[in-house]
Amino acid sequence: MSLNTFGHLFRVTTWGESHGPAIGCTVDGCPPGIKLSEADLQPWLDRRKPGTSKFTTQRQEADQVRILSGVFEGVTTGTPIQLMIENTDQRSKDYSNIAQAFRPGHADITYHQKYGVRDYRGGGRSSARETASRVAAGGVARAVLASLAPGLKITGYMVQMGVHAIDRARFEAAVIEGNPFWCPDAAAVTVWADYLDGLRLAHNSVGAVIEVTASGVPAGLGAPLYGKLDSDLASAMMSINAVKGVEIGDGFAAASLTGVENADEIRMGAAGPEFLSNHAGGILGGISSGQPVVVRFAVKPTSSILTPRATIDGTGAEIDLVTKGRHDPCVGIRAVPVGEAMMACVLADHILLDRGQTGGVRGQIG
Ligand SMILES: Cc1cc2nc3c(=O)[nH]c(=O)nc-3n(C[C@H](O)[C@H](O)[C@H](O)COP(=O)(O)O)c2cc1C
Repeated sequence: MSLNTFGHLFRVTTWGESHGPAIGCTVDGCPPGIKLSEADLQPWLDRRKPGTSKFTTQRQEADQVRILSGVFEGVTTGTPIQLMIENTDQRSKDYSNIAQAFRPGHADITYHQKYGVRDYRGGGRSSARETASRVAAGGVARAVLASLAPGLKITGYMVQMGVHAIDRARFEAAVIEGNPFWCPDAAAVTVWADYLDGLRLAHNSVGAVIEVTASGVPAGLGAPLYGKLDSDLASAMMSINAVKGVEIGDGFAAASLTGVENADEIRMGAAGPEFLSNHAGGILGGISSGQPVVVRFAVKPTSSILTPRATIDGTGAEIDLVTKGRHDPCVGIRAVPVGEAMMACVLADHILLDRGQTGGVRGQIG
């Protein structure tokens, strides 16, 4: 298996399995002289780590990140940054009943068909434990962004759990950090809590839609065709476990708009061009417009549930399987910090690409 790297100039290679001694990543291409310490990275990992509420898996991982290379006297050196997170709460016995079976909704069957070898302990490499490494890399990307695009702010939140969407009229950014769902609508929090409790007790699970926005993104990031900012963002979000759909701006809803409704009109403001709406999600022709970049992704329901599901084992025998162990009843919750991290990595990558090609010089208007 060789495809473990993403990014053009800001390149992240992740490694490790969920039930091995540790996981981690190598971040290559980070410019020198960026202030960075473990204390800068840890708060982002703490947002993703399991066991923070009854609505996430009860696996208890400290998710302490260590910087092994690429930083000297508090600043990056321009050499590869090696990040390591030890696995401290593996319980391989939780997985003994699935060693010979293919869990429905998981990668077990496709892994077996492709590689013929499978680490059944928690899905091995396909386990979403890998996303902790992405969040650590996202912390490095945020340090790059703080230095090269001060004022850029990334915010992730859940806009739908199962059939229950937020009411956009009640959107309050200040509410997001104060509830276990990263939900911006205080009224939806109560509905979601009851709904998820009911599903959990019924040995079931549910999907979600996450939105990640980045404000303060400079105009000019991306390229017209094969390095589109939107295609790189879509690829990054789609690579997160359990993601089944990605939208930029109005996304699929744009198909039911008319041209009059959809194209964002432009006026000249005091500080330059101003758009009167943001259906495009901050990207035109693959290049950022200076408007907030808006990405949404759909996360499927957790496949590991205590309700028996029909499947087969390695001999082809038909069985009913209950997936025990500790699982997220709505994986969308913990996908929020992961989506933010992927946004940070893609934007850091594109800022470096843009500096390489244009040196940050912009066409003038007015
Ligand atoms: C943060 C996060 C946590 C996850 N936790 C679980 C879990 O506890 N149980 C589960 O069945 N799937 C979980 N998943 C989803 C699986 O990893 C994923 O469905 C599986 O690897 C198959 O990949 P696919 O859904 O992308 O096809 C999680 C995903 C994310 C992003």
